[in-house]
Amino acid sequence: MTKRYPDGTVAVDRLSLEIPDRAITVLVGPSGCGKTTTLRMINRMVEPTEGSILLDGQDVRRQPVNTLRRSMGYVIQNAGLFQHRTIIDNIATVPRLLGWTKQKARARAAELMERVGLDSALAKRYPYQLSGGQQQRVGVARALAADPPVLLMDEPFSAVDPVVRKGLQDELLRIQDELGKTIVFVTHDIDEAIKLGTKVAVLRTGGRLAQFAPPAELLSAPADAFVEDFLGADRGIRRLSFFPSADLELQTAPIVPIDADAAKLASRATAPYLLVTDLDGRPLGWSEPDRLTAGAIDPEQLLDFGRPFLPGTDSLRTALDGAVLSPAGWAVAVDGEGRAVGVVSQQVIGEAIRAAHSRVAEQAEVKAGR
Ligand SMILES: Nc1ncnc2c1ncn2[C@@H]1O[C@H](COP(=O)(O)OP(=O)(O)OP(=O)(O)O)[C@@H](O)[C@H]1O
Repeated sequence: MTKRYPDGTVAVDRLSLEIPDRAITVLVGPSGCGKTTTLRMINRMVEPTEGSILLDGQDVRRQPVNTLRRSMGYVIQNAGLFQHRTIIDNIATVPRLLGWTKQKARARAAELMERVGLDSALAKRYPYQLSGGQQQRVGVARALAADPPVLLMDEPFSAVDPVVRKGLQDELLRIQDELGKTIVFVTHDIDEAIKLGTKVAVLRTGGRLAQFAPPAELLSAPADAFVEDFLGADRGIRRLSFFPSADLELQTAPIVPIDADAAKLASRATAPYLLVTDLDGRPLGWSEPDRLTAGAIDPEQLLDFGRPFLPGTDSLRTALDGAVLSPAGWAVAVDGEGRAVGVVSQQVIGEAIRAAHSRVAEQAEVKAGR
């Protein structure tokens, strides 16, 4: 579709997208590239100049606009709450419009407050009595109240600080896991797009589509210099977030408990570094073997063990981060209880990265039919 505003501005130019069902599609791009216009054409707050939007094969213009909008939750920056209504009544707005009784609408609103992580004690407050992050949660709850299949979100988390923002993003992913809505999410923040999107549409100024792909593919194969530039400088490192750490070959020989005897220490003396653990197996720090004396290991003398990773849960990026942070250059793998299960060198992580890259390249070739 195309949108030309009456003053001649072409906000969206021949954009064609197939938005996947029950997934998060992110529209991202620089300011003024037509993200909001695109989103608003979906619920007909803006009418396209040319083209059409099909929802489950049906042109959205065939439906009365009110019916259409009630089937689509809409969340905006600063939440856009009704200031003179309590939190519970804000959330109950659409169910009430749909003719639910006050009691039923409020019961639904209370259930949603819990779902989005809002304390029920906030129900009787007014929006100005809530923090920015809490207000955004109310905005999400209100959009979900009538259980619409589609959720449109326009920079919903842009007005809050980075810590609150991360919490809201995690919450959205959790809710999406449970509810499986078809979400279209607008942001100008590429990191947010990569974290949340099942697919990401990168738009360029003038409302043209630069690339539409899953985040891992954007990072590994940006379509052109504009997309590459928009993705930022540390694209290679960020890409590692999509590679699992499960296949890393871990070594256990360099791990010794703090009460290791002389024979044990001597048997491990060829390792460049040893990881000393407490008696429960939790890492304490690294040391070169010849600096350790049996029966007299001082935890204060050990080198920092960086940030450990959980194989199978964490990505290669986390594992590499652990190795880079540790002065020994080795990353520590732990289990769910924080006990060391193995160690791995930067070199081995490097080899795993190369192997992962060639797997992706092979898959891309298969996909391209070569
Ligand atoms: N009502 C309007 N009349 C004329 N031009 C408009 C109108 N609304 C938006 N535009 C223009 O259309 C272009 C796209 O705007 P839009 O708000 O869709 O971009 P955006 O990508 O959401 O931007 P931002 O990230 O800054 O919110 C811009 O050049 C904007 O100035």
